[in-house]
Amino acid sequence: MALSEERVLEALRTVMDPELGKDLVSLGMVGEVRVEGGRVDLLVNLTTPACPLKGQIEADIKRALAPLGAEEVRVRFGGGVRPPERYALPGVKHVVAVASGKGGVGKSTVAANLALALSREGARVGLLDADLYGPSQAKMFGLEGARLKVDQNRRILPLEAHGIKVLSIANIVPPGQALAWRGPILHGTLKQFLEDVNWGELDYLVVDLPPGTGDVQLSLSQLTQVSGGVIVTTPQEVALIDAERAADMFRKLQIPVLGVLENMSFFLCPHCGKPTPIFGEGGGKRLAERLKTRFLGEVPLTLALRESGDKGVPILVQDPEGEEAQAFLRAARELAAALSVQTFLTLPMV
Ligand SMILES: Nc1ncnc2c1ncn2[C@@H]1O[C@H](COP(=O)(O)OP(=O)(O)OP(=O)(O)O)[C@@H](O)[C@H]1O
Repeated sequence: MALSEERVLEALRTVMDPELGKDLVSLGMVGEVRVEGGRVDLLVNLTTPACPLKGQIEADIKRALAPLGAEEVRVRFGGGVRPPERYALPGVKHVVAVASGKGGVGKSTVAANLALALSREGARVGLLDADLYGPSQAKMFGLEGARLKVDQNRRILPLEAHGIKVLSIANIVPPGQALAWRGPILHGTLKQFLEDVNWGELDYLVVDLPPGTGDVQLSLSQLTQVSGGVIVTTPQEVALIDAERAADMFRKLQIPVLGVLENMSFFLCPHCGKPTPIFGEGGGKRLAERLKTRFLGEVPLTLALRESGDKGVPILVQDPEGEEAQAFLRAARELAAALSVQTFLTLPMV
C-alpha cells in the first residue's frame, strides 16, 4: 500500500506521549503531516519547547513509521501550545463537517441546503465555507463581494442570508490566493475563522470541507470538537470509493460519521417527471450500511437545483415545496436525530 498522510496519521496513533500516556494524534500534537514520495515530514507540537523527552518521541515515531516503508522521516518540533488547541466553540452546540471524497459530487450544494433545512426545522444555524481551494458558498448565497463588519471586540460578524449565518473564505481572501496555502497558514486561517468570528449562539455550525482527505480536516479536528461528519457521494462507484476514504479519515480523527447523503441519485426530467438513475442505484445506501451509519437519503439531479446554485438562491428558498427541498428537509431531520443520539451516547455516565 502506498505511503499516505492518512496511513502516517494512523501509525502516529500508536505513539504515546511518555508523560501524558496518550497518543500524539489524540493529544492534538501532530501539527502537520506531509508525504512526498518516500519522504515524511512531520511537525510535532510539544507540551513545552524544552521537552526532555524529544529524543524518545522522535525515536518512537520513526519506529512506528518504519513498517510503512518510509525512506526518510523528518521530525520538526514546535512547542508551547499546550493545552491542545481543541476546544468546543463557545456558543456553538454542534460543529457538523460535510465532506466528500471526490470533487464535484455536490458537497457544497448539500452543505448549503442542509444548513437551510436545519434552520427551517427551527435551529439556529451557521455555515462556514472551509473549502479553501474552491469556496463556493458566497456565490451560492449571492454574497459575492459582500463587505464584512466587525463587532466592538473586533471580531468578524458573519454575513446573514435566508435566516442563517454564512462566512466564506471568498469573503476575506481574494479569489485564487488560498490556492497556494499549505499546512501552517491554512491551520492559522481556519483557527481565525473559528476563534475570531462572532458566530453568536448556534445550534449547528455546518462546515463545508474541501473534497478529499487533507490538511483542513486534520486542522478542524485539532481546533475544535467536531460533533460529527456527513459524507456526500453520488451513486457512482468511483465516488463511493473516495467517499469511503473520507469516512475513514473522519474515523481516524475520531469524528463520528453521522450519515451518508446520496446526491444526484437520479435525473428528474423537468418535462415528464420521469426519474433516470444516471449514475447507478443504491450506492449511497450500501455505503451507509458498510460504514454502519445512517442513510440520510437521496437528492435528485435536477435542472432547477443546478440553476439555483448559479443564481445564488438555494433551492430550499427558491422552491421549498419541491422534491429537492423535501429531500434536504428529510435529510436534515435524520441528521438532527443522529446528532441527538450521538450526544446522548457520549454523555458521561453517572
Ligand atoms: N443534485 C443536483 N442537481 C443538479 N445540479 C447539481 C446537484 N448537486 C450539485 N449540482 C451542481 O453541480 C455543480 C457542483 O456542485 P458543488 O459545487 O456543490 O460540488 P462540490 O462537491 O462542492 O464541488 P467541489 O469539489 O468543487 O467542492 C454545481 O454547479 C451545482 O449546482
